[in-house]
Amino acid sequence: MASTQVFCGTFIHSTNKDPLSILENTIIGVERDKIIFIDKEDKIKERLEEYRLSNNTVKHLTSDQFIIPGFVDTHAHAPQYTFCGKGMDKGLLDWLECYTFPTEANFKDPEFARDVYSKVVDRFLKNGTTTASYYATIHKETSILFCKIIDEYGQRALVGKVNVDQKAPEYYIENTAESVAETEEFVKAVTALENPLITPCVTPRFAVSCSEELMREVGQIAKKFHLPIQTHLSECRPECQMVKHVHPKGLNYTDVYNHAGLLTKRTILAHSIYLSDEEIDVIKLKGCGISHCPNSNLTLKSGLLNTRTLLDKNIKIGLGTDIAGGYSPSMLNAIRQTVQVSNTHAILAEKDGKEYKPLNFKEVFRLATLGGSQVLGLSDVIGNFEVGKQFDALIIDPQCTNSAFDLFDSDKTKEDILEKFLFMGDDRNIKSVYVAGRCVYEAGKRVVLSHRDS
Ligand SMILES: O=c1[nH]c(=O)c2nc[nH]c2[nH]1
Ligand SMILES: [Zn+2]
Repeated sequence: MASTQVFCGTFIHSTNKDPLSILENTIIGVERDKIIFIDKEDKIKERLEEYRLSNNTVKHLTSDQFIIPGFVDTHAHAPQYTFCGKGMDKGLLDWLECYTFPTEANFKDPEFARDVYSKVVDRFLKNGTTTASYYATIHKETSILFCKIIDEYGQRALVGKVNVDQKAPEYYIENTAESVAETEEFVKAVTALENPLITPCVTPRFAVSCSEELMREVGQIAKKFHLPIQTHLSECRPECQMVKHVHPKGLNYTDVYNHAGLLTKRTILAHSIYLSDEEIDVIKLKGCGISHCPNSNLTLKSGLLNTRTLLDKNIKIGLGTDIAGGYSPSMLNAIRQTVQVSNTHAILAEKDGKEYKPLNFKEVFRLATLGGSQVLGLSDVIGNFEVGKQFDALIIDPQCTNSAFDLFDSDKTKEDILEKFLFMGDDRNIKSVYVAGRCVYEAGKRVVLSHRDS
């Protein structure tokens, strides 16, 4: 990879102020992994001279193409990819027993794990997910293998070895002390890979399948190594009932995690649908982020997250595919379903004679990029285009061969075209995928990287 690259054309991204900022006739300079300048195209000569760059370093987009930040999937179960698109006939607790635990148990086998994990990372990158927060399984060795595969493909990721020490079948349960010890060993092994793109993430599965002791102990590991934590919270009503039964001392579901020391600025709470105002206040106070997984919430018939209420309270929100509770690995699908769930809230509110402002596509685009980076504690590093941030980006080609959608004369603005891409586009329209300045996918094909050549 050339150490400095310049991209010239249209860039579309979100900022905290503006969900959709369109920079036309713009140049962005990238040195190694980082953005070093953003300027108007008419300043290209001066910028090339300033950095002693030749015209060959400039990649000119066509007039239809544009660059957006890479998508951030804040919640995905990599091993469940094997049954993604199947087994959608049950609610969460039966679904775990019937499909999920038996499948995840197979990841004891490294050959099986290598095959599935390679396919997951390949599929996610092809779909423009430059950063994902993954759950692996309870198996330490294949969870480490998963990180090595992510390293080979060049994706940015948080990865958790899952903790489960109760309320799970005999064949998929851990001894508490072993689960804790293996979590620390996993953290050390991932750290030893010395890949700054891969962060180990403490991952107690959910309050049902973790004892208080286990949650407290892994919370201490997160504290000791300054790590993010991910878990599930308040996903469906039967699960909330079960948590009351399993952890009767907790004031509520959120309190169970708070009591165990699991709520930090770097905690990612998936789902979080059935929260009381008090619970939302605690989440806000602790600075945790919420991963909204609309496909999974509808597929497992869990519920409808009220994103507007949470955004109004300034809670950090990102989107998750939650494969395989969700059936699509594409963040475009997560964007669409977020809009539809928000519209559903508006329909239900109208029926009750209330006003509700559903999220528009610009706000949801922000959740899929900048919002996700905030939830994962990476907003200083990725999420949009700012000098000093790393260049995680997608070149979108609306007119590619066999495009998933058509453009007409009435599609006049870049905003029109982005909207069409978000609702109708697919991986065919994602021409190139960059992670930390490296092109890892080109025209739907993996770019095989010489080991961390940046
Ligand atoms: O959607 C979900 N998928 C899971 O694998 C899981 N485990 C606990 N709770 C969960 N929810
Ligand atoms: Zn999940």
